[in-house]
Amino acid sequence: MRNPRDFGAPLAVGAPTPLLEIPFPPSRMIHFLDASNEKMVAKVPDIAKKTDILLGNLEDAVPVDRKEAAREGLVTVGQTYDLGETQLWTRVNSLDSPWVLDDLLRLVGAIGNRLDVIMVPKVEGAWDIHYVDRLLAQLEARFNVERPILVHAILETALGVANLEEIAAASPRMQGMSFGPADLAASRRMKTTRVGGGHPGYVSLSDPDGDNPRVTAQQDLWHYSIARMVDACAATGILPFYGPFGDISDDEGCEAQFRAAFLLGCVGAWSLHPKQIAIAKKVFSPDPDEVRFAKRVIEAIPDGRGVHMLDGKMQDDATWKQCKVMVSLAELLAKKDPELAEAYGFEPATA
Ligand SMILES: CC(=O)SCCNC(=O)CCNC(=O)[C@H](O)C(C)(C)COP(=O)(O)OP(=O)(O)OC[C@H]1O[C@@H](n2cnc3c(N)ncnc32)[C@H](O)[C@@H]1OP(=O)(O)O
Ligand SMILES: CC(=O)C(=O)O
Ligand SMILES: [Mg+2]
Repeated sequence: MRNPRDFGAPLAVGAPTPLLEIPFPPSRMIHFLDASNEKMVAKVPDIAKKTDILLGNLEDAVPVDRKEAAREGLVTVGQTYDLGETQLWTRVNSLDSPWVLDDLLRLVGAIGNRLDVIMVPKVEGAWDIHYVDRLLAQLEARFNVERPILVHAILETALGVANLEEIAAASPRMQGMSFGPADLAASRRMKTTRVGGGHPGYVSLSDPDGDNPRVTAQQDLWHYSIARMVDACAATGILPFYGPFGDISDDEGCEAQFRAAFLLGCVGAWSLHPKQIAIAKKVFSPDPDEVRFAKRVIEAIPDGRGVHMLDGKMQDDATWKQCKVMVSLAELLAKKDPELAEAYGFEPATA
């Protein structure tokens, strides 16, 4: 076990001091693109205005013969495009792959001061984070990176899920986690070929009732693991995200999957196609009616103490905190988006 008093100290001489509090800018969607694809790169200026996070993907979905082009394309994006307040992330190749060492060396060397977060796939335990943590500190020192590059783990193997609490607490560099339903399904030998979402076979069935048809209701395959991820992240002050929804043609299914994650505590989800950005924005920006109600609760209980009634509903210290979660997120997003500020009823000065 690492001495907790060393947690705030750099892991290499000359590396920047670790952050003890993880920044939480708007993070509703992580938009994936392959920077070796010229059509996708051409859309960067437009997409950067719409997405909270832009991610250059180097891992799965990038063909082997385009791995280097995707890496170099991301370097070009980082060096040439002004992304405004949009964060720039990457997903590097997995730690057992032949590409990851060059991914880290090249990206930290070329755009280390532009990269906010490095997403590490297929993290299985704290040991994977410790390896990346020390290597990044050495590279930050070598390339004069001024602020620590944060690390985001994808939870996509059975062992990763078994170890998720240790992963979340492995390093002050840990920024968050994403849920990876495709690799996770394969790792667990689940019998689904979908990327996220439900399955018509995973149902509960009502009891026999004479000749009446029995009713089925589809259940959520992912609830248990996403809830565990949310707990591990909240317990360590880092941010949980839902991952991809692979049926690009099913906007409704995508919205339902994102909404289930939002309600459970996730701050955002991945967008694989430009049209999923708007779905994530809609879902991960709190509903204006809920925000207005939460504001009324906070106004009615200025000190956050005691018991009160509002619209027939009991309010107390705990519900006040629930409302603070809703209003704080709304305030954060309203600063970026004047339309949301208006919908939430904030004064223009707040926006
Ligand atoms: C399980 C996992 O690991 S998930 C993460 C890995 N997967 C990914 O990153 C996939 C990223 N997304 C994609 O590759 C693509 O969106 C696909 C393959 C899913 C669909 O691509 P297409 O069939 O080309 O979609 P479509 O025809 O609707 O595209 C419309 C336009 O948007 C562009 N586009 C599609 N996806 C993206 C994207 N993610 N970012 C930017 N532009 C995009 C297309 O290039 C096309 O451009 P054009 O109008 O100039 O020709
Ligand atoms: C997110 C991801 O990589 C997966 O579902 O496998
Ligand atoms: Mg995966």
